[in-house]
Amino acid sequence: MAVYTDISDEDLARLLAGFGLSEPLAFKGIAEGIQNSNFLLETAEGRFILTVYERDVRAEELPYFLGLLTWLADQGFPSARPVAGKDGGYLQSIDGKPVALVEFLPGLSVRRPTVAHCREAGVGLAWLHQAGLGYGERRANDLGQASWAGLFAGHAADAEALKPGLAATIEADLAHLAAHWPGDLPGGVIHADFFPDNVFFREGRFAAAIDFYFACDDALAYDLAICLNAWCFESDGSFNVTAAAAMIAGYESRRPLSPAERAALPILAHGAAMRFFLTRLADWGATPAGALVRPKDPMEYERKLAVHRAGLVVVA
Ligand SMILES: Nc1ncnc2c1ncn2[C@@H]1O[C@H](COP(=O)(O)OP(=O)(O)O)[C@@H](O)[C@H]1O
Ligand SMILES: N[C@@H](CCOP(=O)(O)O)C(=O)O
Repeated sequence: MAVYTDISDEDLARLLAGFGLSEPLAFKGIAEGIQNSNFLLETAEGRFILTVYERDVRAEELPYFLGLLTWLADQGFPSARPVAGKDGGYLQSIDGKPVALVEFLPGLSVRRPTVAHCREAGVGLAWLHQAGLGYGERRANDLGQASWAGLFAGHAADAEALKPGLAATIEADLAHLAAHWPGDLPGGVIHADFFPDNVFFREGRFAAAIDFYFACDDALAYDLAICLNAWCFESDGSFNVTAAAAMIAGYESRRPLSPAERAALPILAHGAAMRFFLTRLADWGATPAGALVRPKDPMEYERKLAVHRAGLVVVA
């Protein structure tokens, strides 16, 4: 569950006044998510998601994310438009933590994506990449390839604890990725966490994307590679080539890949698996037993890394 902050009636009234909204008709915590506290709010003006930023999101970066959500909504992309407060800004605060309000988006995420969902997710991702063109703000990818060796440095022992010998395997992966990482692919705003839990569907069609708090500038094809890992592996650990082909076809229905982007997908997907393995490994070691939120399993991504090492991710 992800409700770390209690909001009293008085605090809620103060926040809503700051956002220029009338009294709450409904207000309840949302159990999903791991990073921030999210609440569903209904007032006479409509339905909203109220987010209290708890961790991992740096307050000075919030204007980038909220500006991006506004920009994307202005381009017609289905992301949640932030509500401006009476002071013209997007942020209020509670207990010293920043608070934002965004529009509620209808739709449902899927736990077990089908090939058809993969195609639709590809369509949505390419739409996002096109809509992001022209956004004036920049944010470097602080979890990009250049950061991985440093990220791993403090966690070699955690890797060994998961599986003896794993630290050396990861070191070899890191060297391979550094030697082969493509440096000159078309770039732009990427979502960087376009996982099934962050994508909504309605009647089987892509409907919206949420959770833009890893968004940054990087190679657009790297974002697609993140999705190939997140959407196209089966629960038995095998890579579903049909789902991947559908995802790429959906993507290309809006934004064709260049030959260089297509050729780079296997190494980009290997790197994308490394990125999520590393952050999961760091969280795994840092989460005390019995914590409110269960950390995500790094071994799921080690199994994906193994598939990439063996060269089994083929994209025709
Ligand atoms: N704009 C939105 N419209 C509808 N539901 C939302 C919206 N934003 C978040 N949610 C709901 O809140 C949950 C957690 O949001 P998310 O941004 O993924 O949190 P976290 O960053 O903590 O992982 C989502 O799974 C979804 O159910
Ligand atoms: N998608 C990441 C974790 C980030 O979680 P989210 O709830 O903020 O989407 C992973 O799977 O490691």
